[in-house]
Amino acid sequence: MAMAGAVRCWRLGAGPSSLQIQALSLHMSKTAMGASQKDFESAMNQVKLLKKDPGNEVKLKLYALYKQTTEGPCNTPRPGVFDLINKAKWDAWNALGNLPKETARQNYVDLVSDLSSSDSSSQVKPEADRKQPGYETLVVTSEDSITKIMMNRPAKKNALTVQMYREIMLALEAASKDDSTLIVLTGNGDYYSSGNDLMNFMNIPPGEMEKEAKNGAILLRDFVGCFIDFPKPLVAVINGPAVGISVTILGLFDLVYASDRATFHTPFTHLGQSPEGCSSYTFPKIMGQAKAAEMLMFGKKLTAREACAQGLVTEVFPDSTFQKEVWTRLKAYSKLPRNALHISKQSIRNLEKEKLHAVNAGENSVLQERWLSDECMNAVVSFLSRKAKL
Ligand SMILES: CCCCCCCCCC/C=C/CC(=O)SCCNC(=O)CCNC(=O)[C@H](O)C(C)(C)COP(=O)(O)OP(=O)(O)OC[C@H]1O[C@@H](n2cnc3c(N)ncnc32)[C@H](O)[C@@H]1OP(=O)(O)O
Repeated sequence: MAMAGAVRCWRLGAGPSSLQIQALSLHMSKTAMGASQKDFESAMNQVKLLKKDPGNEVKLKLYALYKQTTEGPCNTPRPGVFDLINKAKWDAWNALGNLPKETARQNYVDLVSDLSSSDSSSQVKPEADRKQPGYETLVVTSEDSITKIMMNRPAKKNALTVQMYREIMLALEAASKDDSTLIVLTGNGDYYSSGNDLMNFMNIPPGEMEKEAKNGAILLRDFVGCFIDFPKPLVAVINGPAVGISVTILGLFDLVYASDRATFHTPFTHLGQSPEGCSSYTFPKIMGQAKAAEMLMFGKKLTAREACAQGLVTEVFPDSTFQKEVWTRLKAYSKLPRNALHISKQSIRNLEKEKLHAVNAGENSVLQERWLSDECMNAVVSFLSRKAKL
C-alpha cells in the first residue's frame, strides 16, 4: 500500500545504533511539551528507515496523522466504491475529524517512536553477537530457529581433535534443549571435515596405548550415540570434501545438502581401520550391499552427484549458489510447526534406536583392536611423515 510522504521505503538500511539513537530522541520529544515541526520531519525520515513492515492498519494510521498534520481535517470527496485503497486512506483520515494539527503531529511522532523502538529490538544481530561463547574449535550460532554448529579448524581441514568431538557433543546437548527447530552441522573453509585428526594417535606414552584405545572407543561411542539419540532434525551442510567419520555419521542425519565440490571418502582399509558411525548398518541400507562395500571396504571416493544418486545425499547444489540456496531452503523449513517436526523425527528414529546403539557398540570394540594393530600404526606414521595422503 503506497502512502506518499507518510510511509515509504521500509527496507532502507540503517545501523541499529542510529535507529536506537533516533528512537530515543523521539521518545524524549514525546515526554516534552509537544512535538515540534523538526520532530515531525525527523519522524518522517525515521519511518523510511523502519526495517519491519508495520502492517496496513498502522500505515493507514500514519497516513491519516500525516494528512491531518499537514492539511488539517479531511477536505476531499470520498473516493468511489471500487477505489479500495484510496477509500481506506480517506476513511482513516476522515475518522480523525477535527483533531487539531498539533495533536496529530504529536500522535504521529509518538507512533513512530514506538515503532522504531520495537523495530530496533527485533533487528538481527551481527554473527559476532549471536555467537555462543565457550567453544574453541567450533562456531555455534542461532538465528531463524536454526542452530548452526560450524567446525572451525579450516587450516587443518576441520580434522576432528578429541576436544572437537567433546565440543560437538556439548553443542548438540545444548541445541537439543534450546528453542531451535533445526540443527545444522557444517565446516568452515574449503573442507567439510578431513575426519579423525591423526594426531589423536600421537604422543601416547609407551605402555599407555591400550588404555588410550579404550578411552578412544568410549569417546567414539558417546559421540556417535549423541547423533543416534538427537531428538530434532539434523541437517549436514557439506561445504566441501568429507572424509572418514564425517562421512559415516551422515547416515544418522535427516537431510544432507552438498556443494557440487564435495566428495565423500571412507578410506578405512587404507588406514588399517574399520567402519564406524553405524555405517556398517546404515550404508548397506541406504545404498545397497554392493555400493556400501565399494565405499567402506575398498575406499571408493564418491563425488557429490554419485553420493546423491546412491541416496547418501539429499540434494546437490552448484558451489557458486550453495550457501544461498541451502539457507533459503532451511529458513523455510524452520518455520514448519516445530512439535510436529520433532515428533515425526522421533517416530522414525525410535524404530531403529536400539539397533543403532548395538551397531555402534560393536563397531567401536572392533576399532579399539584395530587402533592397536601394526596396519593402523603404519598408516598413521606414513601420513604424519608425509609419505602418504589420501
Ligand atoms: C589411541 C587411539 C585414540 C583415538 C581417538 C579417536 C577417537 C575417534 C576415532 C574416530 C575414527 C575415525 C576414522 C576416520 O575419520 S578415518 C579418516 C582420517 N583422515 C584422514 O586420513 C585424512 C588425512 N588427511 C589427508 O589425507 C589430507 O590432509 C587431505 C585431507 C586429503 C587434504 O590434503 P591437502 O593437500 O589439500 O591439505 P594438507 O594435507 O596440506 O592439509 C592441511 C593441514 O591439515 C592437516 N590435516 C588435514 N587432515 C588431517 C587429519 N585428518 N589429521 C591430521 N592432520 C590433518 C595436514 O597435516 C596439514 O597440516 P600442516 O599444515 O601442519 O602440514
